[in-house]
Amino acid sequence: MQSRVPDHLNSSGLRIGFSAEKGRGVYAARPLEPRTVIEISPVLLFSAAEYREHGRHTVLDHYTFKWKDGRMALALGLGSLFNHSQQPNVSYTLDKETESIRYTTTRRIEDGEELFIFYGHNLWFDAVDAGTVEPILEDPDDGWGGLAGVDNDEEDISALDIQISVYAHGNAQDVIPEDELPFTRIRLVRDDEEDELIAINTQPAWVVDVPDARHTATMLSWLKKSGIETPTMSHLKRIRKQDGSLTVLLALTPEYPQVPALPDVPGLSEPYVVHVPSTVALTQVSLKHKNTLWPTVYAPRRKGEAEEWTRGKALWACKAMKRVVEEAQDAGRRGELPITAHVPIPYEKETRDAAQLPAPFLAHDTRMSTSHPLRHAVLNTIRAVADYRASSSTSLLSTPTPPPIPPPTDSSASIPLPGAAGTSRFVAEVQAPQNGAHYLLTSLTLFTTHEPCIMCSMALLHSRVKEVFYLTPMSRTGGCGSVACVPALKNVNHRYNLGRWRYLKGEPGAMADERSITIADDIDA
Ligand SMILES: C[S@@+](CC[C@H](N)C(=O)[O-])C[C@H]1O[C@@H](n2cnc3c(N)ncnc32)[C@H](O)[C@@H]1O
Repeated sequence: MQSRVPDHLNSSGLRIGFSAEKGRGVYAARPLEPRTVIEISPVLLFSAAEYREHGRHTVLDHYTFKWKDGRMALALGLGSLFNHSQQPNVSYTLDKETESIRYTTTRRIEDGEELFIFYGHNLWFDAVDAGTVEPILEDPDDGWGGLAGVDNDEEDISALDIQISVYAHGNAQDVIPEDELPFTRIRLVRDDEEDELIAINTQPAWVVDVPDARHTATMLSWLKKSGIETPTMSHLKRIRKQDGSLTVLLALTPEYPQVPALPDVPGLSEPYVVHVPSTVALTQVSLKHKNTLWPTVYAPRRKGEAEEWTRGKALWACKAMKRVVEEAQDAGRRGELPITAHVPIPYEKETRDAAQLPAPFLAHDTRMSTSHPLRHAVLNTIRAVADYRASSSTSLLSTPTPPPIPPPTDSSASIPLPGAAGTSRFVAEVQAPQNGAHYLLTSLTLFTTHEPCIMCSMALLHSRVKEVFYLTPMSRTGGCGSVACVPALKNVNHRYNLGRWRYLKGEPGAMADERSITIADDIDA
C-alpha cells in the first residue's frame, strides 16, 4: 500500500520516503559526507508521570526517545521518522541545553539511500533490516561474548540506584566489611607468592650518588620540591647506603623518561638507572631480597587483606558505575556498542591532589560510528586522559594537535580534547602539572561496563591505572580475569587491582553474586 508522503526536503538534503515494510522513512536526496549533521529536531518533553499514565498507552510509545532525566521526548521535524537498523548509518545525540536531538551521518551516504538510526535491542516490532552485513549485536560469534550487559535496560539503573541508597545512609567514614562491598575483588597473586619469590618484579629508576653525607638533607628537601617524585614511589625508600656510598632515588623512569635536572650540590654524579622493586615487601623473606636491589618499605599483610573501603567511597564508586551504565545505554541508543569507561575524580583528597585530574573523563565505544576496530571505550578514555596530560604539560603555544579522536560523551563534564574547539581556553585555566605528563592514570580508578579485552587490559597496565571495576565479564575476550588476567601476568612491571561489580539483574536488592569468579589458583603470578 503506497502512503501519501509530503514532498519534504530539509536543508541538508533529506526527504521523506515510504516502504511497504517500514512505512515512512527518511532518505537522502543527495550524497552526504560522513559526520554531516543532517537534522536537528526540537523535542516535546513529557514528564515521567505524564508518560507513564498517558503517553505509553498511545501510538506515541512507538516514537518517543528516553530523555536523560527520566522524561520522554517526542522529536519534531524529521526526527521521529528515522527507521531502525542493526547497521545504522546515522547516530544521534540528545542535547539537554537546547532540548533537541542532533542526527549525524556515521559514513558516506549515497543519493537515495535510506537513513537509519539504532533503536536499541528490545524492539516492539519485527524489524526489516536494510543492512547487508550480519548484525554485529546478534551474532553469537561476534567475539565479544554478547553485549547484553547494559542492553538498554532500566533494571541496571534501578539495581544501581538501590546500591546507592544502601551506601548513602550512615557515617561516610565507616569501613564496609569485605562481603558488603559493591564489588568482588579478583585476586591477582597467590598468597604464597611473596614467600616463594620466584622472581621479584622490578622497574627502572633514576638515582644519583651523593658523595658527601652532609648533603643528604639538602637533596631530600630538593626532591620534595622538585615535583619529580610520584605516588608510585611510595613503596621505596629514598636513600641507599651501601659500602660507604650514598645514593638517592630520584624518579621512576617510565614516569620520568628524561634525565632529571639536579640541584646545585657539589660532587653529585650524573643520574643513572638502576632496577628497583615494583611493590612493597609483604614478608621478611621478600624484604631481604628486595633490599638487595633497593631499600624497600615493609608492609606485612594478613593473607588476603586488601585496602579498606569506607561507606563514602563505596557510594562514590556506585555513582561512578551508574554514570557508566547510563552513558552506555545512551551510546547504545545512538547505534554505538553500549560500552563505556569512566575515570572519576578520585574520592580521597590526597589522591585528588596527586592525580591532578581537573574533571572526570568518560568515553564510550565508537567502533560502529568510526568503522575503526580499535575504538574501544577503555582505549578512548585512556587516550583522552593522555591527550589532556600532554596538552597541560606543554605551553599553549606548543599544544600538539593529535589526529581526531572521538570525544568523551559528556562534554559538559569532561575535558575537551586537544585540537577541539575550546581546548586552549581550558588549558589556560588549568595549572599545568609539573610531573603529571608521564603517568596517565597513576592512582586513578577506572569503571567500565564490560571487562576490558586483552588489548585494553594491557593499555591499562601501561597507563598505570590503580584499579579497574567492571560490570559484565567477557568470557571469550576478557583480559581482566576471564580469558587472561593481564595485571597478574608474570614479570609485568605494574599491577592494578580488579573488582567485578556485584548485583543480580532482576534482584537488585541482592548484594551477593552467584556468578563471582575467582582466578587465583590457576594464575601463574
Ligand atoms: C519512530 S517510527 C518510524 C517512522 C515510521 N516508519 C512511520 O511511518 O511513522 C517507528 C516505527 O517504524 C516502524 N519501523 C522502524 N524501523 C523498522 C524496521 N527496520 N522494520 C520494520 N518496521 C520498522 C515500526 O513500525 C516502528 O514502530
